[in-house]
Amino acid sequence: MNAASQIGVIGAGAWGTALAQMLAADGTPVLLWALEDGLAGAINRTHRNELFLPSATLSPAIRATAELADLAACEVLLAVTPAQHLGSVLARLPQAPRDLVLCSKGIEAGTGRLMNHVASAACPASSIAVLSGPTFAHEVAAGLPTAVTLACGGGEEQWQRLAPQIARPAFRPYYSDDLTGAEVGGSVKNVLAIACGVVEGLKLGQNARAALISRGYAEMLRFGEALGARRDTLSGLCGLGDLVLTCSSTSSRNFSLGKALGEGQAAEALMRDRRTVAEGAFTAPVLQQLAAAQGVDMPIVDAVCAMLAGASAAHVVQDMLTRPLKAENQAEGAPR
Ligand SMILES: NC(=O)c1ccc[n+]([C@@H]2O[C@H](COP(=O)([O-])OP(=O)(O)OC[C@H]3O[C@@H](n4cnc5c(N)ncnc54)[C@H](O)[C@@H]3O)[C@@H](O)[C@H]2O)c1
Ligand SMILES: O=P(O)(O)OC[C@H](O)CO
Repeated sequence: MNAASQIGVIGAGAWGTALAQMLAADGTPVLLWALEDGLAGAINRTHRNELFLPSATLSPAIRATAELADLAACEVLLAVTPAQHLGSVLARLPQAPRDLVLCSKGIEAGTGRLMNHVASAACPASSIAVLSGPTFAHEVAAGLPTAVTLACGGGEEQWQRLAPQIARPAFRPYYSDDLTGAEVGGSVKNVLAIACGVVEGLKLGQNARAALISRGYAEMLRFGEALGARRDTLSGLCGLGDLVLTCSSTSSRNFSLGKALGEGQAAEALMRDRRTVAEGAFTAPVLQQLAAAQGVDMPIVDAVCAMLAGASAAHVVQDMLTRPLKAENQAEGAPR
């Protein structure tokens, strides 16, 4: 591969580093931009990212840089910053890439924009795609089998360009053209994973967790369809698939945050001085506002917002359990 078609990765957190490793494991050159002082140099010297992905030994085909300007050589860029920083980082790019693949999961606070809207505004000349699915970074970096949704705003033409560059024997993208569905799935599941962690922290049992996944998925469907997402996208890897993964393991930062809330730790203390990102905590309030604006009932999202604002997890759960009974396929109100 020549320098002009090199793949670049924006963000050397756990997920950006794991994606770089997955792509570079076969010797494909990958340029990885790191924000933190000294991190790019340390990755180049040691082939490790002790700050964000200490479990992995990285391929020498990864070259890290601290200069966004170096990414000008890349026709394909994977954007892997936290959702709240995507717009500001893309605005500093030296030039828009031909293909911009969004790998962050979240909704922008303040504007309520999905990441593809943030990216289109910052890089109007780029063709936007969304890569999302059940993907714990340490497993992808270790080469374990993983499947994702690759939703291409540029349709099948963009897929034909991107799929061969991103697919590997143990990393299998599936085509979609539903950017909204791919992004709603990844954003909403992070909030629901906090709720599932609370269930674990309060020791409410496996039945309660399964109920929460199922009722949470109903909330994801209602919200996604209100925004124009397709039901079949939300039932796929980037929706239900990722919801099941993230709601089942303390490998999830969102689930772990919820577990600590359920064990009685204060939200404010848990969010203070975090180095790693639990996106659900930033998405929950803006998701709640968007759902209210759409007239979509999301009681689990409301409960997560209340706990993040300081309400006691035990009290919030008690309130949820005493809500009026209703039909399973009904959004709100009494049984018909
Ligand atoms: N970790 C995973 O397993 C995983 C998997 C799929 C998707 N994601 C998504 O990828 C995105 C990045 O998560 P991560 O796990 O790589 O992060 P991380 O928690 O490992 O690291 C934090 C990241 O935030 C970056 N950051 C901090 N302040 C910043 C700023 N002001 N501007 C730009 N960047 C800043 C750091 O440089 C670092 O890359 C998130 O949206 C997350 O939901 C993560
Ligand atoms: O650790 P989390 O909760 O950010 O989840 C990581 C990935 O999104 C799982 O697909």
